[in-house]
Amino acid sequence: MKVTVVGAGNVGATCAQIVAEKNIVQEVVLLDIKEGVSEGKSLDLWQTAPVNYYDTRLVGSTNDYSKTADSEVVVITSGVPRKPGMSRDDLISINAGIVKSVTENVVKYSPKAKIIIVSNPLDVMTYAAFATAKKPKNEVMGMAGILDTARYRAFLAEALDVSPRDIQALLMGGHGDTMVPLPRYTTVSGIPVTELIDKEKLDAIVERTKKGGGELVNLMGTSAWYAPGSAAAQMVEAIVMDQKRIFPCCVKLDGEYGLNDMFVGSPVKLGKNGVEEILEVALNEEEKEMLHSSAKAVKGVMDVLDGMNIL
Ligand SMILES: NC(=O)C1=CN([C@@H]2O[C@H](COP(=O)(O)OP(=O)(O)OC[C@H]3O[C@@H](n4cnc5c(N)ncnc54)[C@H](O)[C@@H]3O)[C@@H](O)[C@H]2O)C=CC1
Ligand SMILES: O=C([O-])CC(=O)C(=O)O
Repeated sequence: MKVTVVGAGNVGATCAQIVAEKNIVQEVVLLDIKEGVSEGKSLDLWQTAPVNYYDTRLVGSTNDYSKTADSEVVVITSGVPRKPGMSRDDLISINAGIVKSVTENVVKYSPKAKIIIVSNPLDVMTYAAFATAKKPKNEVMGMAGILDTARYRAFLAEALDVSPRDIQALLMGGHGDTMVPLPRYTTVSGIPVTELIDKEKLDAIVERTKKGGGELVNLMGTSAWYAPGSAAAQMVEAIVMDQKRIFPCCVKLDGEYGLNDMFVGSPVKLGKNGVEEILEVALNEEEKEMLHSSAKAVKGVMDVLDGMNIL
């Protein structure tokens, strides 16, 4: 079984590394447009196999998609990251064209692949890939919710001084400042988080989560990669191992949550067919309103993309 990661930059190389270390596929192809970079990183990673005890072969490719042929899953991380002072939406003019051309090549060589988009602005790039790929909607999805809930869970674990493993949480909506962490669906080993932390502290953690990407951009001058790479690798694992895991992912909604033709984060079941189910959980009026306002923000950027006439 083969997995391809397009874009051998910070997120792509990290994702390839983690997928390889999980030892769940025979081959990971890392493809980039920059001459030699993917070959170099693949070779370097392959040389960690004897140390880290895995068998996954790593193959680099400078824009030669024939090497990606018949991939089971393709992760698209190609595109520019933001710098301090920018929003994710500011990346649309460069990344839309990149995601479109990459998706065309991916589909040409791996028509059955499940495609996971990582490039930003995430929800709109997932829409761009879906429109380009012309594949069933269960085969095109975006990674954001696992990352955003991981940040939320990490902040909560720190505040409560408990293991991050014991924190379960749900977060919905777009991958931007309007995302909707859901404290009502957050537990610590089954105990509602609201019983363990006061409202003021919880509100502060929710706010920090919403701006979690920006916090890292301000610290590093570019965006994060360890947690994003890990989150994308977890989606790959759920699909190739047919795990039926429940994760928040960006998917096309057709009526769920009262949203139509929209690409936003929602809880889904991930298995060998990609998105096998979209779970519709009960939201109260306030949560519904936050989700709809997040979707409205994403729709505004989808309209900008439509206006670019490149799809
Ligand atoms: N969905 C999410 O939660 C997250 C999304 N991102 C996004 O992921 C993207 C990648 O971020 P980084 O890896 O940090 O950037 P990076 O700059 O380190 O890597 C991007 C790579 O894409 C390559 N590339 C550009 N055009 C290409 C093309 N046409 N074909 C193949 N490769 C191409 C570049 O040569 C570069 O190596 C950005 O758009 C960033 O905003 C980053 C973190 C989290
Ligand atoms: O913040 C960014 O630009 C990258 C990203 O999506 C994240 O780390 O959440």
